[in-house]
Amino acid sequence: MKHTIGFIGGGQMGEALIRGLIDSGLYQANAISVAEPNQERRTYISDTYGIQGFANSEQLWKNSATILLAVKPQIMAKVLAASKDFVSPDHLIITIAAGLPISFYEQALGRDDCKIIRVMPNTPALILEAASGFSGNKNTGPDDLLRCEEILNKIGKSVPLDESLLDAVTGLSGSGPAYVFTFADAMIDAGIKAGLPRPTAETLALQTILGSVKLLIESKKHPAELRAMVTSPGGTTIAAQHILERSGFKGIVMDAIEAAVNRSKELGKTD
Ligand SMILES: NC(=O)C1=CN([C@@H]2O[C@H](COP(=O)(O)OP(=O)(O)OC[C@H]3O[C@@H](n4cnc5c(N)ncnc54)[C@H](O)[C@@H]3O)[C@@H](O)[C@H]2O)C=CC1
Ligand SMILES: O=C(O)[C@@H]1CCC=N1
Repeated sequence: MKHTIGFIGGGQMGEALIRGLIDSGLYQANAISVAEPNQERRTYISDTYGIQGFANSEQLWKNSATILLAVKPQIMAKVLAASKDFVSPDHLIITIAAGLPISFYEQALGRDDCKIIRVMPNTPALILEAASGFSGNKNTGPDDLLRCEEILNKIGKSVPLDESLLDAVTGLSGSGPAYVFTFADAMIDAGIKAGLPRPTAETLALQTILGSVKLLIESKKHPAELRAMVTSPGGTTIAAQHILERSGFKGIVMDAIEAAVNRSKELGKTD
């Protein structure tokens, strides 16, 4: 029971985390199970990862020390109602649903003695490069937080935070991969427009993004300082930079992330 984990929901994120846990070696496949009502999806997940699949969560609560809730926020109340009779204070409940505050789970379960950790990961978990923020309720002790951190650090990097900051994490890094993919898409299209064959544009755009991010991380320099190193007086970069500034590129990105943060807050309203 000690090193068993049950996933309620085997969708995109459930799969990303299951793959991450197996690839990192933190959990054996036979210690992982998934509750997934969609039969086609359940068969795919259990066959692909060699884990046990169930149509509902009852068996998971009985067999798993840690339960990972990976369903959409909109159906969480239904999932918790169906789990109520099986939940115990011994379970460590980790939830990745956007927006829902820990108090939502305590109210839905009708008890406040459960150990609940709210996490906001992102899809690069699929390749063990997730960025996650997490926060535990008053019942979680150092061992519980450590267990959660260990899981999150096997699938990427994680930061413990006050729960009030998790909507900000959701807007920044939870949804963040989508912004980066949009930017990559735009760079590739721009390369094609300038006459490059698609595979060449893809290779150059993606390696540029990867190299730039690595340079940021390894040099520990501020983005503006690294940008200055690219920008020759009277050169090409400043011509492009002028357009980005005039179009309000940074403001657009900040507005977009603010909209995601606000949407996360809205999802958490339980009226
Ligand atoms: N997609 C993303 O990038 C991220 C998503 N999240 C959060 O992760 C959660 C899951 O999101 P996705 O995986 O993208 O959604 P998804 O729709 O791909 O997966 C949800 C899965 O739950 C299953 N499901 C429905 N009812 C169920 C029930 N009663 N019991 C068990 N499983 C049930 C569905 O069949 C589906 O396979 C959401 O709460 C979302 O806010 C968090 C971080 C990033
Ligand atoms: O779009 C969403 O609501 C989820 C939460 C963070 C990323 N995807």
